[in-house]
Amino acid sequence: MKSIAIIGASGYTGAQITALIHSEAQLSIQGLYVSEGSADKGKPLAELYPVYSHIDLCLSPLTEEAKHQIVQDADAVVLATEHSVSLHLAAWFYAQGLAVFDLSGAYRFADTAQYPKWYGFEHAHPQVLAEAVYGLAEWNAEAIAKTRMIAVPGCYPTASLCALKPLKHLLTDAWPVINAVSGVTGAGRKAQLHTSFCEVSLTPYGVLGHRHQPEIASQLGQEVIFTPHLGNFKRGILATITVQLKPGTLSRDVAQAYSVYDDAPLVTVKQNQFPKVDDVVHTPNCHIGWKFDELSGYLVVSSAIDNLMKGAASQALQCIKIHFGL
Ligand SMILES: NC(=O)C1=CN([C@@H]2O[C@H](COP(=O)(O)OP(=O)(O)OC[C@H]3O[C@@H](n4cnc5c(N)ncnc54)[C@H](OP(=O)(O)O)[C@@H]3O)[C@@H](O)[C@H]2O)C=CC1
Ligand SMILES: CC(=O)N[C@@H](CCC(=O)OP(=O)(O)O)C(=O)O
Repeated sequence: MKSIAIIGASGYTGAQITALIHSEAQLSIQGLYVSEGSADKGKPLAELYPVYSHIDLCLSPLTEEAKHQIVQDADAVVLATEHSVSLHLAAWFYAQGLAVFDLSGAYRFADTAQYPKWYGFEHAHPQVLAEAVYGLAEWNAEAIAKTRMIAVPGCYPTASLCALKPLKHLLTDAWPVINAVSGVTGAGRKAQLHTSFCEVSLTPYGVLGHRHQPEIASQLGQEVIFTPHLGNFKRGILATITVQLKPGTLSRDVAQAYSVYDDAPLVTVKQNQFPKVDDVVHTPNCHIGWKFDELSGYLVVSSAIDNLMKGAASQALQCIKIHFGL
């Protein structure tokens, strides 16, 4: 039995991973935490999320005393907190010997020079960063098993990389073009004008400047064009990618490339059949569909996930299970 503390448990990804861990026989929840000054401290999680009324746990403030208690009791922490909060909490818990599963972007780039540009801070913990492994579960299982510092990927990068990584040997210098639409939960639970009901309407954002572009590029080893869109639905991401493959590539080469997922129970790949967000929402699955034009060499591939599940919480659970050999 492994004991896990969940920090940021009142947020969308934190509540989701709480529900997932709660239903795992080999995992227990050490505690649920919010910030010291949180308006939700002391409240039962079920008061915020009645759908989780079967989970009889309250949200505790993350005081210094609570942090030391976590170190005493828990094997691991899940950080479902914003990047600048995770940055320091991850380093502290890692130094105390716990395994850290960080849902934020604070440990996803190996190169410290990327952080001021994309996250607005200097990386204060380069030695911990040097230990961090990118938790793309189907691709990095060996490293996830070996290290205690796991940077769980972003939601758009998960959808995009699951579709693109199998094709790496078929890519040319041409940049894959990724257009992706996310549900509004991707922006978190806190109130913001652009995610309020009357403001949300399908639109691109972060054009030629979203932090997930360098995250995808660094993990793929190839530049990409990435354009995220906010959609008027709650959960889910659909990334549709257009890319020209090496001259002479045949459909059977693409099929062969995607056969890498034949033994991956959570990733389903179909030729000439495209995924729908509704089929993956509330599941840990990734559905990929592709069509290839042998004449022009252009491939169109779509990848659908639930941003709160495979894009965050269920992928973190995959990492926890891989790490602890469950
Ligand atoms: N939403 C998504 O689809 C995805 C999100 N992520 C990443 O996961 C992380 C969490 O995202 P999300 O769940 O959407 O965010 P939310 O805004 O919904 O939740 C943030 C949580 O952090 C808590 N919190 C804030 N400050 C502190 C602190 N100092 N100490 C402890 N807890 C704190 C908040 O509670 P309170 O403020 O009351 O203390 C809340 O519980 C982010 O880094 C995000 O970028 C990654 C992939 C997908
Ligand atoms: C719709 C929406 O706003 N989505 C978020 C991405 C959420 C995510 O993947 O989180 P990380 O910040 O952990 O990478 C965004 O574009 O910033």
